[in-house]
Amino acid sequence: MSLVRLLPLAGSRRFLPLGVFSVGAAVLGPLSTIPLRRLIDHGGATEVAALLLALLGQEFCAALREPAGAAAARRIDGVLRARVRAAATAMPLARLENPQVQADVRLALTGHRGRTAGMAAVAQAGEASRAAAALFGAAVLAAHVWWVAAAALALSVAQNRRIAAMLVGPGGVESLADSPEQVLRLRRAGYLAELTGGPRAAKEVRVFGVDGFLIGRYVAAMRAFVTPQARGRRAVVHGYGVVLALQLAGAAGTFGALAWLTAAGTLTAAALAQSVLAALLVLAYGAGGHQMFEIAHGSKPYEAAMRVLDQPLTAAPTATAAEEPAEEPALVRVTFGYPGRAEPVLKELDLRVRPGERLAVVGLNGAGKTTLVKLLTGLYTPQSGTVGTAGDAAVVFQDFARYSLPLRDNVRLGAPAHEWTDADVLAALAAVDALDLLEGLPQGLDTPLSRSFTGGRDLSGGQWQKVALARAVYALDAGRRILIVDEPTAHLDARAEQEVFERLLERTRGRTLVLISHRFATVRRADRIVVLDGGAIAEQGGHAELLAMGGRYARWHRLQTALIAGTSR
Ligand SMILES: Nc1ncnc2c1ncn2[C@@H]1O[C@H](COP(=O)(O)OP(=O)(O)OP(=O)(O)O)[C@@H](O)[C@H]1O
Repeated sequence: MSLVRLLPLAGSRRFLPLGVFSVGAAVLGPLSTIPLRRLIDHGGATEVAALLLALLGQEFCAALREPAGAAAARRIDGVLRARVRAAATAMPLARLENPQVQADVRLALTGHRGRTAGMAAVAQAGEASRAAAALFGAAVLAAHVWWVAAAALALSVAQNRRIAAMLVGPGGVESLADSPEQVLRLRRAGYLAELTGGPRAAKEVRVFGVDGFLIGRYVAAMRAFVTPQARGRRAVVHGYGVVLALQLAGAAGTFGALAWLTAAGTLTAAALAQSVLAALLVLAYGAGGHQMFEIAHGSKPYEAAMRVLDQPLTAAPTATAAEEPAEEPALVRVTFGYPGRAEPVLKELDLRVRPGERLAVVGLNGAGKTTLVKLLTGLYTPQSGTVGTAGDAAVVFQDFARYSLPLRDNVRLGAPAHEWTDADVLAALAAVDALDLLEGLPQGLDTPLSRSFTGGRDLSGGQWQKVALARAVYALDAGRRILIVDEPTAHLDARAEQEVFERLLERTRGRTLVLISHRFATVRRADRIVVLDGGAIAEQGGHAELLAMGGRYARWHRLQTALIAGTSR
C-alpha cells in the first residue's frame, strides 16, 4: 500500500516545499562527502564552503521538512475528510447503519491514536527520504570498499525492520493495544469512566449510590487492559537491548574495517574520511525513526477512508427492486428485511397513498411501521418490489434530530435553503401549539437548545417533539407536499396531543398526511387506517369500519379504551 499517492492532495503550494526538503535531506548528506574528500586531498576555500553548504543544507532541509510536512498532512486530511463526509452523507441509510461502515467513517474522520492518513503519507515520504540517504551513502562507501558497504547496509535494513516489527508490526506492542481483546477492554473501561464521571447516568448513580461499585469495575477493567500492555513494553525494552548491541557491533565492525584498510594502505586519509561520513548515513537508517508510528497508526484511518470511498454510493438492491420519485408515495409488492435477519420485516406489501389522503398506519411494536416510513422516503431500498418514493415529504421521525443549535435553526433546518423570516419560524411553532416554549427561553429564538452552550436551555421530551413537528410544518410551508409523522405525539400529554393534532390537521388540510401512531384518539381521525401485522396489511378501512370488522384493530381499540377508563377511574 502506498500512502504517498495521497501527497498530491496537499496541493502544489504545500507539496513542492515538502518534496524539495525531502530530496535535500536525502541527497545533501551523501553529496557532502565529495567536498570533504577534495578538502583532505588538496585543501581549498571552495571545498570548505561547499562542505559547509552541503552539511548546513542537509540540516536546514531536515528541520524545515517538519513544518512543511505538518502543513501538507493537515491539507491532505482536510480534503480526505471532506470526501469521506460527502460519501457518508450520500450513502444509502441501510449501509450507513452498518456498524462496520460507521466505525470506518469514525476512524477516517478522527484518526487513530492521534495519527491521521495525511501524517502517514508525509511520514512515508520521510521514510523514503531516509532510505534514499542511506542508499546514496552506501553507494559512496561502495566506491571504496563494496563489502563494508554491503554489510553495513544489510545490517541497517535488518535493524530498521526489526525495530518496526517490535514496535508496530503484528504482535508488536503497539498492535497489541489494537487487538480485539484489548480494544474491548479499553472500551469497557472508557464506558465505565463515562458512567462514573459523565452526565449519562448521573441521576441513577446518585440515587442508587453506585459510584463505588462503578469505580471498582473501572479499576478492574483498566487493570485488565494495562497488564498485557506492560508485559509487551517490557519485551520491547529487552528487544531494544539486542538492537542496541547489534548496532554497536555493526558500527564497531564498519569503522574497524575502515581503520584496518587504512592501516593496510588500501584507503587514503581522504577516502577514509569520505567513507566514515557515508557509513554514518547508512548506519543512521538502522536506528529506526518515529515515522513508523505515524505510518502504522495513520494507515488505519487511510484504509478506513478508502473502504468508505470505495463503497458504491448508490444503493445496491437486488435485480427486481426499483425506486422512482412518485406523485404520491406507493409500495408495490415490496419485500424488505434487515441484514442478518432471516425473516423480512415487510413481505410483498402493497400500499398506495392517495393524493390528499390522511392515512394512519397502526401495528404492534416491531410490526415494521418505521421501516415502512424509511422505504416510503427512499432511505431504504427493498430487496424486491417497487417503491414510489415521497421525494418531497416532510418527515418527523420517531428518533427525530435534536440539534444543539438555536431554536430558530432547529425549525429552519426543515428547509435550510428557503428564504425565511422570523415570522415564518413563529408561524410554524404556532401551528403545533409551541409558542409558549419561547417564554422559557431567555434569548427567544436565539436560545441554543442545549445547556452545554452558554445561555442554552434543555427542553422536555414533549417540547422537543413540538420543535420537530414545527420543523416539518416549516418544510411544508417551504413547499414540501406530503407530511409523514412517526409517533408525532408520543412525548405529549393527552391534552397537548389533542391540541397539537387538531392544529396539525387544520394546517395540513388538503395535503397528503401519513401518520403512524399507537394512540387511537389520534388515529381515528384518519381517512383510512392500515393495520400492519406479520409484515403485511392485515386490515384497512375507516375507524368505524374497522371497529365493525371486529378484528385486530377493534381488539386493540377495546384494550386501549379499557386501559384509559381504568386509569381515569
Ligand atoms: N436498523 C435496523 N437493523 C436491524 N433490525 C432493525 C432495524 N430497525 C428495525 N429493525 C427491526 O425491524 C423490525 C421492525 O422495526 P420497526 O422500527 O419498523 O417497527 P415499528 O413497527 O416502527 O415498531 P415501534 O412501534 O416499536 O416503533 C423490528 O423487529 C426491529 O427490531
